[in-house]
Amino acid sequence: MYRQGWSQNLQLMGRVQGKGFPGAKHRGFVTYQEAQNWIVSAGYRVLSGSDSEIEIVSTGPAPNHTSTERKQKAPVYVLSDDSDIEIIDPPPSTSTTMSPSTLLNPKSTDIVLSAEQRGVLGKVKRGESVFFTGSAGTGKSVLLREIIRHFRDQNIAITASTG
Ligand SMILES: Nc1ncnc2c1ncn2[C@@H]1O[C@H](COP(=O)(O)OP(=O)(O)OP(=O)(O)O)[C@@H](O)[C@H]1O
Repeated sequence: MYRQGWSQNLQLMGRVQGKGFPGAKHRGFVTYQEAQNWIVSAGYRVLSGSDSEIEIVSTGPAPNHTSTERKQKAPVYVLSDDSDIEIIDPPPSTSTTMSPSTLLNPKSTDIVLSAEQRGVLGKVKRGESVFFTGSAGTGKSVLLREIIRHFRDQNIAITASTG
């Protein structure tokens, strides 16, 4: 997944695994094109269609390009504040003695995606380009982890802006 135009500083995490997925490789790029070239040369599979430039997942500030440009490249999904997230297990309290790895590695069985989250995951599985965003705490990171989990056995690259 890439971001384009959000920042000139792109960071690629090969076969990532973000939080909770050990063994991620980190690599920095100055431009999107540089990152894309590397991804292709390294043999990673790009999830988006050949004419689509990006798979965008937002957990940060809005991209620089206009909403019109963005619409042409990928649909935008906004996880709403009142989404039907079901908290099966309450989030671990920071006052407990849980290790960082436990905090960052919730068991997949703890997560039951909301309808909104499932909708986005389904589109990504079908190879659609997706941009999703939402207010703090609406489940973007959880969804991203589930997306990564789904593709973890495949040779994929995940990128994220550092800016
Ligand atoms: N489908 C789900 N089932 C259970 N818990 C969930 C689910 N989605 C999100 N949560 C919980 O809701 C909380 C917020 O989720 P998350 O960190 O993914 O939000 P976020 O949108 O990435 O937030 P931020 O923008 O602040 O980084 C976390 O405690 C997470 O475990």
